[in-house]
Amino acid sequence: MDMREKIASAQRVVVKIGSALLTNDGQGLDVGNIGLWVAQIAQLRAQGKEVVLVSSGSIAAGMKRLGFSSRPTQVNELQAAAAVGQMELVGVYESHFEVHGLCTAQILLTHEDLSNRRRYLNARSSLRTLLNLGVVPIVNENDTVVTDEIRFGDNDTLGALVANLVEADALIILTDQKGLFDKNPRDHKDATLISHASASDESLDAMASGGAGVLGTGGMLTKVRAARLAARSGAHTVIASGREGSVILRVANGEDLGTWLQPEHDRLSARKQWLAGHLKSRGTLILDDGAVRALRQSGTSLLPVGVKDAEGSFSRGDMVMCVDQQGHIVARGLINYSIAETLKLLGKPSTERAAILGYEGEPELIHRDDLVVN
Ligand SMILES: Nc1ncnc2c1ncn2[C@@H]1O[C@H](COP(=O)(O)OP(=O)(O)O)[C@@H](O)[C@H]1O
Ligand SMILES: N[C@@H](CCC(=O)OP(=O)(O)O)C(=O)O
Repeated sequence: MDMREKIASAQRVVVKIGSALLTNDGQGLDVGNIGLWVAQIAQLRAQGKEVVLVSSGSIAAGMKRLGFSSRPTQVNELQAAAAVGQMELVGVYESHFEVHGLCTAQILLTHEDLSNRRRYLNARSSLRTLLNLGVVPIVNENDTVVTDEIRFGDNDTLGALVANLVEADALIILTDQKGLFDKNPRDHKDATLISHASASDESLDAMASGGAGVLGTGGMLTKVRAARLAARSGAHTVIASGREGSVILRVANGEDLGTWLQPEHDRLSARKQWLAGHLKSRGTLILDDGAVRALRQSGTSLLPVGVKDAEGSFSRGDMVMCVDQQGHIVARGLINYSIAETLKLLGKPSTERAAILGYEGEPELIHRDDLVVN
């Protein structure tokens, strides 16, 4: 399969839109362009693709509304601008998506939400649920509460981490240049566009430098590094100009636009590597024959009803082994419940989990996206 075709076959896409596109040099949000991007995302939804939007612009919008003529340097003023601007940003997106009959959801994340395993799983579960409900999640850094120590620092990085979180097939980074050039095109008229490269190609870093935007924090270097981060979970990245006509649709449908940075492994093998190589098993589930068949033949999630026993000492999010009744390894995966909760759920239908646990957790013990079947 041609690599661009791999992007066209992407079922789950993260689109990141930077400040350089969303604002008219600090004159507030460019609402017209937002409507164009929203219409394209709505068409991707209509094609059956799931889309998570990572959007900058809150600080820029807040600066305009608060009358700041330049980007504040005081953290508290930056946070105030972000808080005020985020209201306008999500309001503009919500009203434009509503025209297409789509709901949006605001997701504000800090670095801790993704570095703490339990919070990571909660964020992932929320995003999965929203996507399953046909909602378009709109993600930004929670600038109002972060400090320099715990910032993502830029939304390119956040976009890549969200691509890891939702196991996206592709990350599309829209900026104010046609893509990555071999040197900054603002400073070099002879700069040449890089059509495609491996995300792991370290020579790209020397080509990229910081952003020109007064308001943005990313620059091209963070976009190259974000592609490398996204590739960790097998996502392809395309850096393209948000001003190119129908750019989101054209890139998502495999057209040769912008700079395409390819992962070394596709999503499934990246997950196998990560699950198999990076996590120590904390317990064992003994599956009945029906569950073994379901995992092996249908690639389903593992439900409590198919598990006969559980051993070990594990918490939500830990890696556990799944074995058949003869002790042969069938699969390994990240479990949604602790050993204590799992023992309560064993053999029970998922519909009884709220009554058993006292809260409505995930219906599956291990989601299929977190399973690697041997
Ligand atoms: N090699 C390069 N190729 C393209 N753009 C580059 C390169 N090096 C630096 N840049 C600069 O990076 C800018 C895009 O980064 P940034 O301003 O942070 O955009 P965004 O707000 O979309 O994140 C471009 O406008 C350009 O000036
Ligand atoms: N959370 C900030 C993100 C700033 C940022 O990363 O900007 P950019 O590098 O232009 O994507 C905002 O909304 O302004």
